[in-house]
Amino acid sequence: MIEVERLGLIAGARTLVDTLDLTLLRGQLWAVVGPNGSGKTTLLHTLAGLRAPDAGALRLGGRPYAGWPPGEAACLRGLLPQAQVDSFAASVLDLVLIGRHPHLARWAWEGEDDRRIARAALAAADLAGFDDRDVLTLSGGERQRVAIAALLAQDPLALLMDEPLAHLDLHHQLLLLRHLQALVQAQGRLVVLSVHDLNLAARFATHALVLGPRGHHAGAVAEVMTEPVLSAAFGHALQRVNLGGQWLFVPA
Ligand SMILES: Nc1ncnc2c1ncn2[C@@H]1O[C@H](COP(=O)(O)OP(=O)(O)OP(=O)(O)O)[C@@H](O)[C@H]1O
Repeated sequence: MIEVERLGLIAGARTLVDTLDLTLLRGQLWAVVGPNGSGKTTLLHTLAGLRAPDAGALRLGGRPYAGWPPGEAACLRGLLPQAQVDSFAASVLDLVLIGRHPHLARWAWEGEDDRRIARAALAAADLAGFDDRDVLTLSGGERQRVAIAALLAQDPLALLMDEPLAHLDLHHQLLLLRHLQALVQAQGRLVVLSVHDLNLAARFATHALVLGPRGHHAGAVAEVMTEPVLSAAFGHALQRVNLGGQWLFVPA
């Protein structure tokens, strides 16, 4: 679905990522973990085609972004950005319907099908009944769930999500992760999300990319989310313990 070859990412004078090779396939849920400033957002924006790689090659569905009309690319991949800034009043349903635009013919208005898909996305984000609420009146967690619903309504094959768990309470974190897991397992979607909670990452992801000051590690969760790799990436000793079949990471 998304391939990167010898990818390099540079911010200012710092090299964030050097010679990264990745093949992200449908049916996989990738967690991108690493300390603040390690390049998670920069990488997600690059995977989404919003930023050109500083080195190496990137392909979506076998083609570079330049080879995709924007509308077609938007049906293949969607991005949940980290921060939602609202300058104007708008209803929750109208905001989520923006996710349907790549699916509309030119100049067409949203139809009943689009509204049904948008309402289903709101229900998946536990926002049923919020259609007419003004986004400016929402709490931080509710606003984050509206943005998630807009991405679900966009319905791309690859969902790229920058800290989707931010602002969500524990119940809604688990609800979202289970929903994403179902999209991956039942529909063969690809999900790539950045996350700070190592325990939830280890529990729900199939694969992990660990970014750290001494380079990156990518692969199946059990191979990559190890004590030495994570301790080196975060500069803090971590112990991995198994509790009832689940891996938990405990800082020393
Ligand atoms: N234009 C720029 N000039 C210099 N440095 C930049 C620029 N843009 C981003 N950076 C730096 O690049 C680094 C990576 O930023 P990025 O947002 O990708 O990190 P992150 O891993 O998502 O961090 P966080 O966990 O804090 O969200 C940061 O140190 C940031 O300050």
